[in-house]
Amino acid sequence: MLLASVSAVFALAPFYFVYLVLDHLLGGELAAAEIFLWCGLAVVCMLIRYALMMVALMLSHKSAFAIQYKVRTLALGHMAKLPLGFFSQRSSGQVKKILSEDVERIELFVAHHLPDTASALITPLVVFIYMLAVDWRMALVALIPLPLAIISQGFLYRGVEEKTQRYHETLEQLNASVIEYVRAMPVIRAFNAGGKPHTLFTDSLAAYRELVMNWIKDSGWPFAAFKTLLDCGLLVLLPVGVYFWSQGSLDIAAFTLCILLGVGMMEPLYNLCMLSGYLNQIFEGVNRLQDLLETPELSEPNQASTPADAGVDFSNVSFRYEKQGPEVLSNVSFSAPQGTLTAIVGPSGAGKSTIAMLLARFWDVSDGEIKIGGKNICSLGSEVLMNQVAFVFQDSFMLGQSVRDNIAMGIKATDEQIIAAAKAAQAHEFISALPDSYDTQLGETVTLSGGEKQRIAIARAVLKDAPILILDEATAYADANNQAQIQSALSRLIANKTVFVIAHRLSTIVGADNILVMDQGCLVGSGTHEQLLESNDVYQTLWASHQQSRLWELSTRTVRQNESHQQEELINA
Ligand SMILES: Nc1ncnc2c1ncn2[C@@H]1O[C@H](COP(=O)(O)OP(=O)(O)OP(=O)(O)O)[C@@H](O)[C@H]1O
Repeated sequence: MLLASVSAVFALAPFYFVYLVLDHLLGGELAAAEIFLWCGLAVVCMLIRYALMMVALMLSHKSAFAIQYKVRTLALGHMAKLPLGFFSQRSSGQVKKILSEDVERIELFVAHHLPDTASALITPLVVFIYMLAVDWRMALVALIPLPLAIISQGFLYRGVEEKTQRYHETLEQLNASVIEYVRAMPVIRAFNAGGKPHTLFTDSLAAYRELVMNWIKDSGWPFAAFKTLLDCGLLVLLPVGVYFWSQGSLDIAAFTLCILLGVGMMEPLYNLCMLSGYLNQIFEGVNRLQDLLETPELSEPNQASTPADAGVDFSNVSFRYEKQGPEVLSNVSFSAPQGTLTAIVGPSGAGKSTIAMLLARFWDVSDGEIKIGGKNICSLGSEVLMNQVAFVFQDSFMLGQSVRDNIAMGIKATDEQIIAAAKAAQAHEFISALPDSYDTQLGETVTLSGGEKQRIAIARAVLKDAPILILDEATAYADANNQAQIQSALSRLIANKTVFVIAHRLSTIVGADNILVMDQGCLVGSGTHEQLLESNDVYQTLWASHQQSRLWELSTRTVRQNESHQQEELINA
């Protein structure tokens, strides 16, 4: 800012030398040497001005990018420690906007607007003081349009804070709907809705357009008046200057200098005004960033305790996703000793996945406590806890990296270890057939099938080798062939581990040591398959509908086989 201010002062110096030249020229006492000297000094001042401006811009860009990098790193680091609830309450569009556009505005402000602000503040002040020294009356005349410009600026900024807030909200909504539109493209196509753009997207676009149009409409005339008033210095300076000259109280050199300076005196104020508009937007973005940075992280213990073993205990655990939201788990208690396999079953929405997520402390319980190896999971610290638990989700997310990195997921592992994990997960064969084998970049030209993704996810878990394993619908996407491979991979993976299986296909969990039956957030029964079949209504119903669906599967398979037999017979005939 200092350099930009000094540069603004140097920008005015050439005017002084022009004044000297004119004054002496009109006085008839000018020597050629003096002209060269003053012109040379004017050029030197201009060169200094440009050099200072360049250094100021270079420094401001350097600091701006450093700030941008620091803020983004800070925000990303903080986000990694936030409870997942933060993300479920905000769309990915909102988070993306904070991290990209809002942070970018801070960068723009520091890199460009800060030096501009310095010269926008300093230039009119120095010009005014200089004009006062040349002719105080002309200096005051140059100020005449200012009060009117300030009044029109008042109109221009009426309700600007509320408008800026709405602008950001609408933009976030637009961002979110664009992301949803792209993600939902397969569903939109499948239901032949491609011709009609997605409603949320078109609504957001319309809302954004309406807001911007109304804003432009409201600020149209005050903006035009403001800009015109700042530009109309000549309109007052010229007649008044001519009058003073005709009266003999203003010589022609001073008159020319006042016109030259006075005309441009207000121009920087226009930049200042534009800047206050940007500032509103920047502050709104900074508030959102601050909101993100001030969201409390999951608490970490001062000293992380170590679990005695990999046994899990839930004691009277209740949970709601949002403070005012419905209770999703009510008073759930159970024990899963180390090395046992616990299945969690129940109708859709019963709270099965929520139990699994709470165990990994993706959220903190609302009531009760969860222990691993006799220690409350909150006292373990996230690093210890994450070393204890591995997940295989029903929807395995692949990062846009190589297959190798997707298996390693940040763990430092040798190629041999990665290949061994892939082999154990029955994934080595299909990975070897990919164009660049383990170096194949996912998401570019290669997209994996649901079953293949799940086997990569199993390989991740094999490599992580955590003592507690949570399989959330791990065979959900598998066809008969894939399912056999995944089951075989899983049976190797779960050996000697404390395993939680969330499964809709009850046949896969009949051998579980303990089955927890969930219904509407409550644990309504537990025991082995045989015990529950005898005594638990909910389990009996689930089992009956599972049998029914298997019968349906068998009958459709038989119909297909009959059809292909008939086709073969027809061909043979
Ligand atoms: N992020 C979330 N925010 C708010 N509510 C949620 C969230 N995730 C799940 N719920 C709600 O919590 C309840 C339990 O969901 P959960 O996913 O644990 O059930 P589930 O038994 O695993 O269901 P499914 O078998 O269909 O996967 C449901 O009513 C669901 O709508």
